[in-house]
Amino acid sequence: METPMRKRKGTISSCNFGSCLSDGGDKVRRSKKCREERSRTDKFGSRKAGLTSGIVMTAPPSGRSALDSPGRGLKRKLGCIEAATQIGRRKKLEHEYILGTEIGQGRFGSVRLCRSKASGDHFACKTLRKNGEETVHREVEIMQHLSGHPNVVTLKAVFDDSECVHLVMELCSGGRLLDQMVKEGRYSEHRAANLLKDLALVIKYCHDMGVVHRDIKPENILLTMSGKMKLADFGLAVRVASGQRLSGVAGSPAYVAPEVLSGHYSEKVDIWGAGVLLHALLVGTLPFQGNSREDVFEAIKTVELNFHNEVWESVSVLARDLISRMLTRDVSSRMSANEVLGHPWILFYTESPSRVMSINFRAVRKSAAAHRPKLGCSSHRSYEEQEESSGFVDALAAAISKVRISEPKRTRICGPVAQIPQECSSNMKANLCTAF
Ligand SMILES: Nc1ncnc2c1ncn2[C@@H]1O[C@H](COP(=O)(O)OP(=O)(O)OP(=O)(O)O)[C@@H](O)[C@H]1O
Repeated sequence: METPMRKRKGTISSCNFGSCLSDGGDKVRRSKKCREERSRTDKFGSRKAGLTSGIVMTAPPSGRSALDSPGRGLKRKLGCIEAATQIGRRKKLEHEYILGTEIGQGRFGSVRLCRSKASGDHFACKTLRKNGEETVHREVEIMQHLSGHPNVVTLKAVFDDSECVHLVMELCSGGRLLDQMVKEGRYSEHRAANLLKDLALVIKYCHDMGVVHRDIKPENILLTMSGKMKLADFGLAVRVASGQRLSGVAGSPAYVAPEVLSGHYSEKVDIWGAGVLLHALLVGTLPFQGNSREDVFEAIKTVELNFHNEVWESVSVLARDLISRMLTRDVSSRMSANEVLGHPWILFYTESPSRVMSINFRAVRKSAAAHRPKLGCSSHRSYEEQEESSGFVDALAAAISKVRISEPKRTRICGPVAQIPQECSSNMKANLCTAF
């Protein structure tokens, strides 16, 4: 099942840091009414003012969930939702919650702190204007469908009034991953691997549940007070049947997979987005950059990543190998979420040594050799690096036995990125700003 593509236009803004790791703002989903609302908000100093940009294209849902048929009212749709989410049909939001300050501003609504009158617990309330399109309904339905996974922002209640839909969600008071990346700079491999593992787990869960997120990026990854990651913003997510292909351009420019730009795509677009994020975590820059949206798209379609320049020196060969397999344009050889979870780099940093020892390293080595052209295709060192890559896996196996005795050796073996000195992070910001 495929869907037509609709287009709308916006304006390209100059880059500031927040928008560099972020999308540059391109996503599209809601109606003219919402755009007017947004421009009103931006005029009055929205946090995101100046971040929206460019020609925006939208992809309506391809999945035909029972809830997607046009002409059905939201209340009826919400009535289809089972499980624990409370649907406020008669009660008003204000009857049950006290709304507080604004904690986030999205392009399609605002997010405010709120407190339950009954329990005193705090939540986040996202208010979306109704606009006659299916997108609001879809976001509610998909969030409810996915709620319950530890790495998905839980939807607690939905209130529906004449103008808006209010989503009461668990509060992620640790803020956005994007802001943490800006503040803290490049991540150590240990930290990046643990984050990526959680992300891959939640992407796998989405895909197993028949949902493609389509907007994986650090702005949409929120953190709890204790630092646990939660995938948020399912405004571009769609439900798909097994094997179904999607069409229509949707996403955020810097994170968009090449096949999205050329037509038909699948759930693998989420792996590409996660690969872009991993690149940014480990190197501090986006892999595909440009001075305009078109330049970025061109880079996404054509640029060969060079894993041998100096920014990669402190990054292990295994981490580079994983990124290259997530950012391969050949969709059939791009890893699935499950394969990402089984990659030796993830296992090494996130699993117990005994689990890692059970991996068949010979098989992994064979598979690495089969992918020889992948890593460093633009460098004369590529062959040597590949040898190093496969050899590294064996060395890893041998080293892990020592890890059992002495945990710190683990970090030395993989050559994690050292803590970035403060002065470097400002350079990193400058680099990031060349993207969008
Ligand atoms: N559950 C939450 N807890 C804390 N803050 C949140 C929560 N949900 C959203 N926010 C804040 O509100 C912002 C906007 O939320 P969200 O991305 O869901 O809205 P949106 O309208 O879809 O935005 P976008 O323009 O990025 O598409 C987030 O970036 C985050 O800062």
